Amino acid sequence: MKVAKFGGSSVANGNQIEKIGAIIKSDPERKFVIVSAPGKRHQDDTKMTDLLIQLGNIAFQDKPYMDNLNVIMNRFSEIVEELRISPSILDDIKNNIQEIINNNESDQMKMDALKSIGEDSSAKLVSEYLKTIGLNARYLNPKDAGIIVSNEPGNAQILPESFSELYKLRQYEEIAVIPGFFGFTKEGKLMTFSRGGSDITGSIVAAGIKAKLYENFTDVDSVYTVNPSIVSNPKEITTLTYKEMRELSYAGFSVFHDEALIPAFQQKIPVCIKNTNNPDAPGTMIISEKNKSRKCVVGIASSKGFSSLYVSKYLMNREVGFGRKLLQILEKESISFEHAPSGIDEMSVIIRNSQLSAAKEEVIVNRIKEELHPDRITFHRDLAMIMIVGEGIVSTLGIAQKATTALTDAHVNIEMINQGSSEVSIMFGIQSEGLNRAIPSLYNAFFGS
Ligand SMILES: Nc1ncnc2c1ncn2[C@@H]1O[C@H](COP(=O)(O)OP(=O)(O)O)[C@@H](O)[C@H]1O
Ligand SMILES: N[C@@H](CC(=O)OP(=O)(O)O)C(=O)O
Repeated sequence: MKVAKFGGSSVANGNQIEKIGAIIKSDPERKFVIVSAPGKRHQDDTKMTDLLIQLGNIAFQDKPYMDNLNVIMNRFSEIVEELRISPSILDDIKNNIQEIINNNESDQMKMDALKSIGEDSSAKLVSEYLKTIGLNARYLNPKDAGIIVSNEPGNAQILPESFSELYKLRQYEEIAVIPGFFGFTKEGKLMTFSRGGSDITGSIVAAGIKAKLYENFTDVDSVYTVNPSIVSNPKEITTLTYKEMRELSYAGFSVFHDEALIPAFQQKIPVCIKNTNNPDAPGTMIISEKNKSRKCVVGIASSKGFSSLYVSKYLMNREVGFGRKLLQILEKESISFEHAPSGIDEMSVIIRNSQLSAAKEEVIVNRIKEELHPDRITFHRDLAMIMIVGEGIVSTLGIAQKATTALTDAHVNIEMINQGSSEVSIMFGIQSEGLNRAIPSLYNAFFGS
C-alpha cells in the first residue's frame, strides 16, 4: 500500500484535482490519499489557509466578515463547478465556518478549527470527484482515522497511540481520502499542526499503516540542490537520506516539512517527492542509507529571519552555570533557540525573529544585564543561515575551505561558522543582504560543471 499526499498546489483548482484523479487511477496501490487546502494558483494568489486565518482575525473581533467569507466560498464554488460535482457540499462548508465563528470556544481553538476547514473541505471535494471517475473513494475524518495529537493549538504533536489505531486502517476497503494538517486530542478537541503540516499527516499515516512508500506530490520534479527561486534550473537530487532531508528542510527547503520525516524514518518507509504536473518524472527518493557513489555534499539550504544575541564577559569560561542562566532567561520568555556557538569569553544564541518581538528583546536584555552582568551584549537582527548538507561532510577534507572561498569570492562576510555539532552539515551565519550573492557562488563551487 502507498500513501499519496497532495500539497496545496495540487488541489489549487479543478484542473489540478483532475490530475490527482489520473495519478490515483494509474496505481491501485495508492490506497491512502492525504490532501492540503487549496494553495496558490499563481504567484500573487492567497492560500486558502491564509484566507481562513484572515477571516478569523476579523470575525473574532466581531467585525463584519461577509466579504472574507465570500472570497473563500467563491474559491470552493469554482472548484465544485470545474469538477462538476454536487454543489450541496458548499452549504456544508459555509455552515461549518459560521458554526465555528459563533461557538463559545476560545479564539485560539476557533482559529484552529477554522484553519482545518481548508484541508477538510479539500478532502470532501477530492473524494467526491474520485467517485465520479469510478474510484471507490471515501472521505475519512482524522478523528475516525485515529490521528491523536497533543493539546497544542497550531503546533500539535502526534501521540504514539495513533499508530496502532492507524494500523487498523489497513482493512479499509475504499481509497481513504484524509484531510492533512490536523488531528484530535484524546478529549476530542481539534488541533492543527504547524504551518505546512499536511506533510506530517502523510508521514504519520504512512508510518501507521506501514506503507511500502510515502509519495509526496508537489509542483516540482524533485528536490533540487538549492532553492530554485534563488538559482534557476539547479541540479536535481535523486536520492538523499532522512537525516540530510531533515537538515535541508529545517534550513529552508520548504518543499517538505522538517517535522514530517520522523514517523516515516522510524518505520523505515521510503519517501518520494514527486510532481503532480509531471508524475512520470522519477522524483527524489529519501531513504535510510547514503548511496556510496554519491557526492558528499547533497544540497545547500538557506533562510532569512534570524537574530543573534551576543553576550561577552571576561572569564565566562570559569563561571559555572553562565550558559544555563542565559538560556533560562530565554526559556522564561518562551523563546527556543536554534544554535548556540560559544567562545572562551563569548556566547551567541541564534533565535528566529518570529519568536522575538521588540518588547521581548528589551525584557531579555534587561534581565541579562541585571542577572549576568556581561561586559557587552548586542542583538544582531537580519541574519541569514546557510546550511551545507551531506552525510560524511564533517569528515571530508576541504569542504569548509571550498565554502569559505566561495563566500569570499561573492564578497560575503561570514558572521558565524558552526561545524561539527551536526554530523551532516556545516552552518554559516551571514548578513541577509548577502544571501543572493552567497547561494549562487556556493552552488557553483559545489555543483557547477
Ligand atoms: N530545494 C528545493 N527543491 C525543490 N523545491 C524547493 C526547494 N526549496 C524550496 N522549494 C519550493 O518548494 C515548493 C514546493 O513546496 P510547497 O509550496 O509547500 O508545495 P505544495 O503546494 O505541494 O505543498 C516549490 O515550488 C519550490 O518553490
Ligand atoms: N494548508 C496548510 C498545511 C499545508 O501543508 O499546506 P501546503 O501543503 O500547501 O504546504 C498550510 O498552508 O500551512
